Amino acid sequence: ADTIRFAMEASYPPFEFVDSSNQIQGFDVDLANAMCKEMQATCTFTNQAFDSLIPSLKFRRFDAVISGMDITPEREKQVSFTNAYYDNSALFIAHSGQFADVAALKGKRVGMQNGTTHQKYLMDKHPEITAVPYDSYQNAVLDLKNGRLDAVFGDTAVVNEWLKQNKNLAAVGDKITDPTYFGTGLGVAVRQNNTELLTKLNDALAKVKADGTYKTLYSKWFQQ
Ligand SMILES: NC(=[NH2+])NCCC[C@H](N)C(=O)O
Repeated sequence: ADTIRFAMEASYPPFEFVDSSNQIQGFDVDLANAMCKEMQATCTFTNQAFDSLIPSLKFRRFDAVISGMDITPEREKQVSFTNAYYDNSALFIAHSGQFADVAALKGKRVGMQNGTTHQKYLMDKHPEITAVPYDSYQNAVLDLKNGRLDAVFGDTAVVNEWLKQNKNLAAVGDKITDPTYFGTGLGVAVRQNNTELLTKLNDALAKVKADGTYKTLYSKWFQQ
């Protein structure tokens, strides 16, 4: 059987994270495994820096990236994406009651992960905010909690997870869905000439959606 090597940056629950027994877990892992089952392939998962995922994919260190990654026009110049597997939006969080809206973040330090769509959006659309890049969202949230950051900017589903765990944090402003920056949903990335794998993944995704597996996984990881 084929082996499909997936890569991700696993500090991003519920999409991907490393559990207490050092295993990579999450919605993306379960979804990839479900697609691999359809394709009768063996899947492997590698955890590495988010901003190195696309370069390493192009360099053939693995075959696909599944990492809560937005399908954006800019990334599509470098890689090909499957059909979207999740509808996405972005959200700022801070200590409850500290900032009324995004305008109040002017001159404040806002953390996000290096190489993400959140970073690009902040730098382009909010030059008045100090964007502080992190290797992982986990470290950004730590710095928010210990006061080294004023806010963190990330994907709504992920940010909601932190809000659940930290009752003194809250959303600032509304969800942001700007397709130029946050694309048309999350997708699996493959190399541009790898149409064979792209087709297989799209077929597998369609099957996993049609047979109810997707729905089961969705409610496993995104229940409110
Ligand atoms: N596994 C991760 N750390 N993912 C970060 C993804 C952030 C954002 N959705 C992007 O595509 O840029």
